[in-house]
Amino acid sequence: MSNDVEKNFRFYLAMSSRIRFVEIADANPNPSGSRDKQVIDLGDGSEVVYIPRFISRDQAWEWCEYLDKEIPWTRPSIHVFGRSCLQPRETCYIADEGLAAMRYSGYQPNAYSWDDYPILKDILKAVYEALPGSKFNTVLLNRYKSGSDYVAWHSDEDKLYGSTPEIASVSFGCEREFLLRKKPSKKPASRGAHQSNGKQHKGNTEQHAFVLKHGSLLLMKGYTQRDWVHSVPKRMKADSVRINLTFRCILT
Ligand SMILES: O=C(O)CCC(=O)C(=O)O
Ligand SMILES: [Fe+2]
Repeated sequence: MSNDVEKNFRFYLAMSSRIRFVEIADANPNPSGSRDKQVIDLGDGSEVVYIPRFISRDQAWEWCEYLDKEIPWTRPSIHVFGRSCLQPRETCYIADEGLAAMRYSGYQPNAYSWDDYPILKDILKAVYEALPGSKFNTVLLNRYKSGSDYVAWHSDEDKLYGSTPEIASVSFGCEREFLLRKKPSKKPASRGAHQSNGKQHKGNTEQHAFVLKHGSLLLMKGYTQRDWVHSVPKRMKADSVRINLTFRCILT
């Protein structure tokens, strides 16, 4: 990939199932300043912040190689739609002591200690520097060994995290697409509203796509988990390992 392309932040915006590709050149040529922070207002109190060059390239490779080698990755069995299957990516979970247990898709991961993997404390420190005032006490790690590993559409909505959780996602290695799609509204459109604008919104799904770069940080905040789902789809052309860390906070 050329440097010019690497310097640019890409995202797709899809409205009404039509995807528009939008490429934004560096707003700030000085990477040590804002590191090209992009704030995307999803509306109705949901927001995403993307910092493509959060960690320097060399530092990110060093951390990526450490995590790839040292983390005790497992590919657990999970339950989806009443059926048991192997999770389509590998995982590991780290949490402060004494927190309520985390569970998803019928699987309760063993919680390792931060002291077992001190580099995770260094990465968390970097997250705190970029996001002053934030607080995280767990991290879920995912390893996508190839383009056939993925995470299906879901939201990380859970009482454990409260109603407006902040989830900070740090990515290493192979660039993969991260999609966000608005959940269908639970409120039926009122007759009056329908008549006044003459439009139907059935099937109009709002969607955003980010190519999450090596060393990037993406923060989901506000009502993003309540109102949106996200996924990292299979990409057969992705031919190398990607590691993703999602820092979260379990309420105490
Ligand atoms: O790998 C990613 O970028 C997202 C992972 C994710 O959504 C999750 O673990 O809940
Ligand atoms: Fe998630």
